[in-house]
Amino acid sequence: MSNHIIKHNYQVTKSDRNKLNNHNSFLMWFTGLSGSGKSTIANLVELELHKKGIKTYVLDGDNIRKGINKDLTFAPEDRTENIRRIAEIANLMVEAGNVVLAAFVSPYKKDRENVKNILKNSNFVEIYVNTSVEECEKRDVKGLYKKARAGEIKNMTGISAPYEAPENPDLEIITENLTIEQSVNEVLKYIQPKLQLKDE
Ligand SMILES: Nc1ncnc2c1ncn2[C@@H]1O[C@H](COP(=O)(O)OS(=O)(=O)O)[C@@H](OP(=O)(O)O)[C@H]1O
Ligand SMILES: Nc1ncnc2c1ncn2[C@@H]1O[C@H](COP(=O)(O)OP(=O)(O)O)[C@@H](O)[C@H]1O
Repeated sequence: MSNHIIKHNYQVTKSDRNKLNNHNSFLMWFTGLSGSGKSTIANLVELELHKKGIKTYVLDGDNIRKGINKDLTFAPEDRTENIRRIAEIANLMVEAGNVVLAAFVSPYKKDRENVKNILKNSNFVEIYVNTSVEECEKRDVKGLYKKARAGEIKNMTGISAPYEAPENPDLEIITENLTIEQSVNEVLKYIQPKLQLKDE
């Protein structure tokens, strides 16, 4: 069937939308364990960008796993499908001119590679929020680690399911060495040049 779908070329392109907004659009992908700091950092980075008039949107478990992906579990194949759908949504939002911040555990390397391919490389920044499982368990923001230790949650990343750390992330934030403000500033500093439109 899909062989018969012919792509229509619309006249307003991503580049036109970016010119109108006066900034580039791309995806920041935050990966790390539950409690590592993905949502905290994404939220504050978005706030700073928003204050500067940049069009932003955060994708996270609240708007994805409770909505479009509410049919998916934490089994490996469902996590893969979770990440694939999020990447497709993020790609549309980037095409529409937004700076998208996605905060998902995304524990499998091949799934994150797939995101990169869907976004066509240059529109993708991989940010590894590196916090040890010991520290995440100490924070236990949502009480999930306690439940996992008690056997009430199966497939808990870092406890009973794997986390494949990125080997070559664009940016690595080691939160145990930083304050929240420092973590946010590292991200803002890294993405600043990517926001600028290139002169023609
Ligand atoms: N088994 C298991 N493993 C990991 N995380 C779990 C699990 N069960 C529920 N949660 C909660 O769901 C959030 C992770 O969802 P994600 O969509 O980011 O996961 S994944 O990317 O598909 O692996 C994650 O959110 P964050 O804490 O914000 O990372 C958890 O709150
Ligand atoms: N440098 C840091 N960067 C981000 N979060 C930090 C940092 N130091 C401590 N934290 C704390 O860690 C917790 C991270 O929780 P959260 O952002 O919900 O993680 P995640 O979205 O990865 O599950 C928060 O309570 C936050 O205050």
